[in-house]
Amino acid sequence: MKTLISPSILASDFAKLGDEVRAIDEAGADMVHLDIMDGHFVPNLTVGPDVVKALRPYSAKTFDVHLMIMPNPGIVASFAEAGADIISVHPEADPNIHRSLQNIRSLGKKSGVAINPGTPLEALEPLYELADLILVMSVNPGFGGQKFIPASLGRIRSIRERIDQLGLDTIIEVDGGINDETAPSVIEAGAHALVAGTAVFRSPHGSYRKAIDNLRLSGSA
Ligand SMILES: O=C(CO)[C@@H](O)[C@H](O)COP(=O)(O)O
Ligand SMILES: [Fe+2]
Repeated sequence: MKTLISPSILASDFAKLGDEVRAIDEAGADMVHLDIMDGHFVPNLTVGPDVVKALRPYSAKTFDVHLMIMPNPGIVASFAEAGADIISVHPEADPNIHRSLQNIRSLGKKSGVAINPGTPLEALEPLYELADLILVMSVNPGFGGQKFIPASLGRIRSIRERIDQLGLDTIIEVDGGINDETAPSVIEAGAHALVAGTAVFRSPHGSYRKAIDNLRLSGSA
């Protein structure tokens, strides 16, 4: 299976967000990763559904919305209406995550469960059947540009094994500190999709296309 690349626009130039979304689309990104932070669950604040809606015309690619907020049904519906294709929620932020995942699917969107590096994998057990995607955080959420946490590899492997055991085709997406050095082992551990902010928007390769191609191909090297 081809590795999907989801550039996080958290590392892009906020003064020209629309152009940045269009640029990664044209550079071959498979998805656009939008980090939504509320200043409470994580110590940073970003954008809401209106900005997602404003960016929607700039790319027809999958809008991969990572909610780092307590997701009440109204706000989830707002992101769905704004054009999100995948909506991921954190169990640590959501006492009603089981309902939230059902709700996301009932809105016709793909449901994701995002887990922090410190979250026991047991938290996924009641949720596997309701999740189209597991978003494994390989840094603590809140900021781009952090260092990949190596213990994430074992967690990705265990989730991969469990998904296979259950006979599901859940996508494993990994988020945080992904670059040319970390991507190969993450893909080898069983990830299907990589989020990359710094490695795309501040790439040493000099072009978004080269940055995306390098990440995608790094697992087959
Ligand atoms: O969700 C988050 C951070 O909370 C991520 O999506 C980051 O935006 C990834 O940034 P890099 O580690 O790739 O710079
Ligand atoms: Fe993210």
